[in-house]
Amino acid sequence: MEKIAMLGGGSWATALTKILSENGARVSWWLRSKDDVQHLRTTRHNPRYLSSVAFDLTRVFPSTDIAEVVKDADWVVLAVPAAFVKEALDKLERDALKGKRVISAIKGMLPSRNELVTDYVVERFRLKDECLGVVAGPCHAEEVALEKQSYLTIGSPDVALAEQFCQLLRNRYVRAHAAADLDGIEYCAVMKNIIALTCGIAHGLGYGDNFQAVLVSNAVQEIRRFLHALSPEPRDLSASAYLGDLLVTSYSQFSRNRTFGSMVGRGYSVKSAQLEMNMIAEGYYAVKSIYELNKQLKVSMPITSAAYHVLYEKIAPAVELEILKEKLR
Ligand SMILES: NC(=O)c1ccc[n+]([C@@H]2O[C@H](COP(=O)([O-])OP(=O)(O)OC[C@H]3O[C@@H](n4cnc5c(N)ncnc54)[C@H](O)[C@@H]3O)[C@@H](O)[C@H]2O)c1
Ligand SMILES: O=P(O)(O)OC[C@H](O)CO
Repeated sequence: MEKIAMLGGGSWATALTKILSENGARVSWWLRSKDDVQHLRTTRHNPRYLSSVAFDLTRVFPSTDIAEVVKDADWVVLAVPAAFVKEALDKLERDALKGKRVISAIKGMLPSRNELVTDYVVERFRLKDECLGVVAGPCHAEEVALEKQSYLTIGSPDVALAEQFCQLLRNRYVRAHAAADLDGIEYCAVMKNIIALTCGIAHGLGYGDNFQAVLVSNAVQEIRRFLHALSPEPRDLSASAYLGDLLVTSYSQFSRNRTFGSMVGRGYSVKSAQLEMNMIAEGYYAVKSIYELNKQLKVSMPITSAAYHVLYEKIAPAVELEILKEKLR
C-alpha cells in the first residue's frame, strides 16, 4: 500500500484524496482546521468542499499535525493554494521531505517570491528536481466528485516517477499520462488562471462568446511567447495539459478564476469578490507574479497587462477591456 501525505483542505485536496484512497492508497491528510478534521473523523465528509464525498477512514487519516502527516509518507502531494504554501511548508523541518517524492497539484506561484512552487520546494528542502512532479490537465474537483471522465497529466523531469504517480491515479473515470516538461506545464497552469480571470471580467462586462473565443485564441499566443522566452523547449501547446486546461478554466461553470473575474467585471471590488467566494482564485496572485517576471523578459502580454491594471492599479474593467479589444486579432 503506497503511503501518501495530502496537504490542503480545499476542493482539489479533497478530490485527489478520493481518487488515491479509492485506488487503495493510504492517505494521511493535513487540513488546517481542527473542526474540519474532527468533522471528517466523525462523519467521513469534508464539511466545506465536495461534501458529498464519503471517505473510507481505514485508508484516510485526517490530521492538523503536518509533520506527523508527512513523516512516513512515500509521496507528498501539495494542494494548498500557492499563496499559503510557504506558510504551510515552513512548519516542516528542512529534512522532512528527504527521500520522498513530492507532487505539486498547485496551479500558482509563491506571490512573495514570484517563484514556481516546485522551485521553492527544491530549494527549501534541498531536493533534486528528479524527485518532483506536478499534476496538470483540465480537471475540476467538482467533476471528480461526480466521477465524470477526466484526464490528468503528471509532469516530471523523471518520467518514470511521473508514470508511477499516474498508476496511483488511474481508475474508471481518470486517465493519466506522464510528460517531461515540468516547467512548461507548471507555468502554463499558472497563466491559464490569468486568462480565465480575464474571460470572467469580459463576461461580467457583457462581452459574449464571439469575443471570448478571440480572447482565448490570443491567450494561446501570449502563453506561447512567454513560455518560449522562459524555457524555449519544443512543446505541443495543443496538448490537454496546456490547451485543455486553458479551455476548461475559461469556459466552465466550476471555474474559480472565471467566477472571480466575472464578479470584478460586474463591479465587485477585489476584496468583496474574494470575500464572497469560499474558494481561492489563484489568478489574482498569478497576474502580479507573471507581470513582474515579464518586466525582465519584455514579452508582449496584453491580456496579462490588462488583468494587472484592473486588479492592481484599479483601472476600471470597462476602460481596460476597451484598450485590450484594440490589441486582439
Ligand atoms: N479545485 C480544482 O478543481 C483544482 C484543480 C486543479 C488544481 N487546483 C489547484 O489546487 C490548489 C488548491 O486549490 P483548491 O481549489 O483546492 O482550493 P479551494 O478554492 O477549493 O479552497 C481554498 C483552500 O484555501 C485554504 N485557505 C484559505 N485561506 C487560507 C489561509 N490563510 N492559509 C492557508 N490556507 C488557506 C482553505 O482552507 C481551502 O483549503 C490551487 O493551486 C488550485 O489552482 C484546483
Ligand atoms: O478553473 P479554476 O479557476 O477553478 O481552476 C481549477 C483547475 O485549475 C482546472 O484544471
